Amino acid sequence: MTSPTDRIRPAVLVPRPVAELAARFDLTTSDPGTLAEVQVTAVASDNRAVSDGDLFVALPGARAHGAAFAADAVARGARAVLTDPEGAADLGDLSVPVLVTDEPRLLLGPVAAWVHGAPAERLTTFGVTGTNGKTTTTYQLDHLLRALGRRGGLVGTVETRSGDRVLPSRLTTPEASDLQAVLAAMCEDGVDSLSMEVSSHAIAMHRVDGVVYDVAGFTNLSQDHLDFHGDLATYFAAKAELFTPARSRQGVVVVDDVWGERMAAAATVPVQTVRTGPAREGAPAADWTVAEVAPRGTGSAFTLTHADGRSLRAWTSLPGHFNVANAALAVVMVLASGVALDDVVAALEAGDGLSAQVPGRMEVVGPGDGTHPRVVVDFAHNTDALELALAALRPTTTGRLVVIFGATGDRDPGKRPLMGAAAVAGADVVVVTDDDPHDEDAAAVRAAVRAGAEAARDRAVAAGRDVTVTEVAPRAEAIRRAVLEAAGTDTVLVAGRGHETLQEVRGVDLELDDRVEARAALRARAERTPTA
Ligand SMILES: CC(=O)N[C@H]1[C@@H](OP(=O)(O)OP(=O)(O)OC[C@H]2O[C@@H](n3ccc(=O)[nH]c3=O)[C@H](O)[C@@H]2O)O[C@H](CO)[C@@H](O)[C@@H]1O[C@H](C)C(=O)N[C@@H](C)C(=O)N[C@H](CCC(=O)O)C(=O)O
Ligand SMILES: Nc1ncnc2c1ncn2[C@@H]1O[C@H](COP(=O)(O)OP(=O)(O)OP(=O)(O)O)[C@@H](O)[C@H]1O
Repeated sequence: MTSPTDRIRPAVLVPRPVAELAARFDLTTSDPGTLAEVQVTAVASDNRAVSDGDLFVALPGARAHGAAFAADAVARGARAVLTDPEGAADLGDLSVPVLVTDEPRLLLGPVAAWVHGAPAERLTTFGVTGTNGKTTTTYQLDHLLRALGRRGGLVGTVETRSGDRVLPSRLTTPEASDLQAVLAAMCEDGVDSLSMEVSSHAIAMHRVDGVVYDVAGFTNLSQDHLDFHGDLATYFAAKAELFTPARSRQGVVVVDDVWGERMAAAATVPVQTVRTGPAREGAPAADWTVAEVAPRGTGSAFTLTHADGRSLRAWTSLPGHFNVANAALAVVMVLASGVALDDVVAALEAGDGLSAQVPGRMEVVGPGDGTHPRVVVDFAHNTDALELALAALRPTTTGRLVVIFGATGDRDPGKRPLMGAAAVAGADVVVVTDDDPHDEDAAAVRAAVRAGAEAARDRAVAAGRDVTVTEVAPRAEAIRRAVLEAAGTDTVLVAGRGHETLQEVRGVDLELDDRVEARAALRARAERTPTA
């Protein structure tokens, strides 16, 4: 998380005439004479991020209309304002040209791309969408591209990276104007390949307009974000847009779930499919299949084979079958971009496969040594991810599997009891705590999760399983207690917040990093019982 004003922007800016902008994008202005001589060098849609020389685009939103901030934007140096008729009516006298279009959000990306000289076209661009696995796959892509000698740039939930410039993220996919500035900065920093997460929100809100990805990737789809999209079909449709010529040149789709099969069928760009498990009866054959999955270090190795017989062996240090799927997707996306198979094989050797370090994704905070438990922090924050994270840890857990997690306030309440039930299905000790309560009563969110967990526990106990469910808040205390109480052979999974370092409670950001809390608890334990 970072301040609303932090941005990565190019250092060298090229002035663009506003008159040309108006003509190119068919913008109206009440006084065309005012456009002569005015130039802009960058684009901002948040007044707090405006720099001298910017075009300020005042967008209508759910909470505000950007027009309310236009006067401040001009005071900060905006040279012109672009808005809709409603915004224009509210601007008053700004002393800079005002350009008007009916839906400025549709132009934000293309205008910013034009101002920055179409930076996406100067990069090889990889965009990954899907409910789970976007961050992991982009880190694996970036890892492989670097092993190939490329200079990688990264945009996603954890951070944005351009050369030596690194900025923690506020959004998974930045606002369109910020994205184009980052891409321009990447060109300046010598980056040649972009690995980027594309959220469904971003597609629906036109944040990636202005980019046509060389290769788009799809991981999977399961219930999430229904507060925004309404239903799964709409959520799917938002993601499916990425696989159309307006947004990508070709796609790679994991067809392990039925949504992947639908995505491959719906795509209107050429698509290669990847299957990592057994095929559903009646499912079409996949182009690439994963076989011979075997444990390797903390993760897995696997063979990836094309229907035409081409084949390679790859591996990742990240545990769980889902990370095999992410890794296979990354490899096929790189191959799809035109890299020869032999070069990929050599890069896998040189770079230790796809063993990227992904902050807060299956991050092992304490390895476990028989005296102290293994402690893993993972970002699993929906039902599917929670189930899979637990399943990934079960085979290597000799004692009990403990999970600490909560659900987010103000978001998708339908998934709370389902997450509770998933935790009971996968773990032996379930500790329900807080995630980000936002503006909701944290105790009520916990109660909804616990209700699902307790109902599942009653069924599990009746069936002869030994499962406990407790509720402990605040989260730091839940982590501390679970780590202190675990046996040395147990695994403790702290799920849901991954790399996040701030917990939002009623508009206040509290410092909370699961990894820091888990390490502190492990230290307290070690002081109490030193390792033999
Ligand atoms: C639902 C959603 O995505 N909303 C985003 C949207 O809000 P909005 O259109 O309602 O805008 P608004 O807040 O009413 O503001 C209107 C305009 O005034 C501007 N403004 C606003 C306040 C101010 O002080 N100054 C100012 O200039 C805003 O920049 C905006 O252009 O545009 C805003 C500006 O870019 C975003 O901050 C906001 O993201 C909100 C905060 C958000 O939480 N989004 C999440 C749900 C999201 O997008 N998540 C996905 C990932 C999901 C996942 O896979 O986990 C993501 O890509 O991050
Ligand atoms: N391919 C996958 N299928 C299912 N679950 C996965 C997959 N990859 C990762 N996960 C789980 O989902 C969690 C989030 O993974 P990751 O951050 O890579 O996904 P994401 O799509 O970027 O999520 P978000 O957009 O919410 O950040 C991981 O911590 C892991 O538990």
